[in-house]
Amino acid sequence: MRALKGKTLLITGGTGSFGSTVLRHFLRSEIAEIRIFSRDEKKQDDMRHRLQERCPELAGKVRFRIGDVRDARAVRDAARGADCIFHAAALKQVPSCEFFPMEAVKTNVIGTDNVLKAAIDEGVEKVVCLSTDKAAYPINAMGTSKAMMEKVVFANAREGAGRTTICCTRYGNVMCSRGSVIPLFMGQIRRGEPLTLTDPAMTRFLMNLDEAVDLVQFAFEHADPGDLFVQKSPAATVGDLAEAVQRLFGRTGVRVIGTRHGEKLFETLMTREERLRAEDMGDYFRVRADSRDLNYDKFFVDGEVQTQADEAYTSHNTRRLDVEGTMSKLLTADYVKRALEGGESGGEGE
Ligand SMILES: O=c1ccn([C@@H]2O[C@H](COP(=O)(O)OP(=O)(O)O[C@H]3O[C@H](CO)[C@H](O)[C@H](O)[C@H]3O)[C@@H](O)[C@H]2O)c(=O)[nH]1
Repeated sequence: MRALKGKTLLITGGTGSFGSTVLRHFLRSEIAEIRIFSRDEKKQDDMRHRLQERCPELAGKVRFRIGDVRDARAVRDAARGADCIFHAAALKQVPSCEFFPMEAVKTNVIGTDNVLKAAIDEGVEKVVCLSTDKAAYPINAMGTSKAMMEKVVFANAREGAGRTTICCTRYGNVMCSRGSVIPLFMGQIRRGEPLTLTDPAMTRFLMNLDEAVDLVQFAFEHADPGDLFVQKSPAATVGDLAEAVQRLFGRTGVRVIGTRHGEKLFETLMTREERLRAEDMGDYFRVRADSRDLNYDKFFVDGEVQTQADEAYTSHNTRRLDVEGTMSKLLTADYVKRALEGGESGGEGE
């Protein structure tokens, strides 16, 4: 990407699958430095070794920093001298956030504020923050903390405008991410067990890791302060997903276990209110920030003529993949391809 030529990019939560994919996309570009900021020294060490093995000539471009986004000082030190930031650090497991909601507040809400304040103070040019569809009409603690994170993003975007461009992207389910359902199904098939289906009619948006990075890249290139970007994504029912995984890896049957706590029947990528403001940009939508200032009359007296579109943009009403379509989509995921080639498939995801 030309916009990154000669620049230093900081990735928070950089040792995850998103960070690895960013490295794969940008390491060979003319980027000057990629800074990985994360908590886990073991994951950093593994990543460092992988880099040395696969591309020793480029490994020097990647710098590692241990730290937690909850620690404002560590974040500030990491942001010093960076030109742009992809903010991916988050607590994203629904169950753990449900049991420890304050931990989600500390990382997802306060941690994001730390990153954005540091970016503004250090004169970083651009920040792209990663959010999730679970932040739209949230029902669980993870989604609620991400919804608050988005508010923190938009407030800081106003503060930083003119100096630091801050924007947000919202994802659907990233296929094969660690601990998610596709690696789980593949493991069950390997062990000869039936697939545990929550609700065959439940739908989820499906995207692969490359698309996740493309979305961030698109946001990076097109953002004005406070913009929210989503990718137009297809969705599948969990029943069709289980069928597609079985057609690829073998049939062991299914067992319906019922919906888990904090789960929705379908996810929302854009609310009705956002959809009204959305701009169609081909493969993506842009939702511009609410430009009203803190003028109470505008909020409480004037109001607006129309405040919502007829329908939100959801995994129930987006383009629906059938079983064949879901199989094709699965085959775009590296994790699935590697498993079919007989390579590593024992893990719990990328
Ligand atoms: O044994 C299972 C587990 C899940 N599912 C279903 O498969 C779909 C996807 O489940 P995942 O657990 O892969 O994904 P979630 O939508 O629940 O959420 C996932 O993506 C989120 C980000 O949006 C968070 O990262 C979260 O922790 C992660 O599990 C859901 O409809 C779920 O009900 C099953 O049918 N059987």
